[in-house]
Parts: sequence; structure tokens; C-alpha cells
Amino acid sequence: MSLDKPSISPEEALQFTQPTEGFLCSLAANTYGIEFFKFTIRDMDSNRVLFDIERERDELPAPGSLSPEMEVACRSIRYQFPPSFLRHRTVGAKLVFGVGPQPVPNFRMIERHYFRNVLVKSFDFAFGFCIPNSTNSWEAIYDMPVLSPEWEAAIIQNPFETRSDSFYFVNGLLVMHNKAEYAYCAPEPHDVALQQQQYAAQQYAQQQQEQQYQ
Ligand SMILES: CCCCCCCCCCCCCC(=O)O
Repeated sequence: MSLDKPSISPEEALQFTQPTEGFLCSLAANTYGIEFFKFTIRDMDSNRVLFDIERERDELPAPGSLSPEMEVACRSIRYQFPPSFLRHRTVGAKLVFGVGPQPVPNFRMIERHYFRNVLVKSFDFAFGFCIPNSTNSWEAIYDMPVLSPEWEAAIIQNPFETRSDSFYFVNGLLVMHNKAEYAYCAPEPHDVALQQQQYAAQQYAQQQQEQQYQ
């Protein structure tokens, strides 16, 4: 990846019609020391938490200290959601992040979601100004797309062929670019709970039987 690559503008990000080839800025472009600590997704109707991840508050890797493979890995994430995720009306994605010693003006995220090479939904969220050395909490509200039954089935049946590019801008300058891949075929939480209950009942029955023979 070349550090000399000219940055893209928010307007250009909003024109993309398919996932980008690779990343459009280097890790070194994050000169504001923006660091993500916690990410929680909840269903806005039920308030149920659908995904929650937290990471250690350690130092950002020094530019150039990671191998190219590690660099790709630390900018990419794979989500596994159940099919019902696609049927929520709105989900809230709350990000807790810190910034370095400089003020961060006009912090903005543009996120493009594709199935294969077709744009399914585009999001454009503005956080605004971040105070130097602050930890901030930002909940972006995603209006979920209304999918036809055919599209929904295709997305569910083809795990990780739904992808997104997240572009983070400060004052119109691209400072971070991350990628995500999605499988929407994970077991539904109520099925997992049912399996756990069935397993516990089997274990209990087995224990009772063993006690009878002692
Ligand atoms: C099939 C298109 C669905 C579009 C909506 C998906 C909403 C997903 C919310 C979570 C996005 C997290 C992105 C990230 O990790 O950067």
C-alpha cells in the first residue's frame, strides 16, 4: 500500500458501487490517535443486545510495526448474525472510542454495505467535534434495509458475501478505513437457548439414572 496514494473525499466514498480493492489509506493516516474500545449493537425496538465486543486500552501499533497480513487482520472483522438480524427495523451501533492530544473536527463515518457487487445500503453518520484526549460514546442508528424475500434468502444462504467498507473522515480527510464481512446464518438465540436447556435436561436425567444404580 502506498502512503502517497491521494486520499478520497466523502463525496467519492458515497459514489462507490462495490467493495474497494484493499484499503484506501494506511494505518499511519490515523494521525489523530483514534482508537476503538468497545462496540455494542442493540435492537432499537426491544433494546436487546445483539453483539458486544470490548478490547484492551493498549497503545495503537506504531505505523509500520505490523506485517501486511497483521495490518489487514486488524482492520477487518467477520460478524456472524442469525437471519432475524436482517428483520430488525433499526439497530443502534454504539462505539466507545478515544482520541489523542489533538482536537478532532468533523468526525464522520460513511459505511457502504454490499451483497456481492451490489450496494444494499449506505450510511452516513456525523459525530462532529471530539475534545483532545477524550473518550467518547457514539451511537449510530442504522435503518435496516427492507429486503425482498429473494434477496433475504440469497444473503442468508451465502455467508460472508455481504461486505462493508467503513470510511472515517476528519474534516473531509480519510483517516481510517476498515472492512467487515457478514454471515447472516448463525443459529437464532432462542434455538441456542433451547439446545442448552435440552442438554441440561439430558444431563440431569443421566445423573438421576446413575444415582439409582449406586
Ligand atoms: C444486508 C445489508 C444490511 C445492512 C445493515 C447492517 C447493519 C450492521 C450494523 C453493524 C455494522 C458494523 C460495521 C463495522 O464493524 O464497521
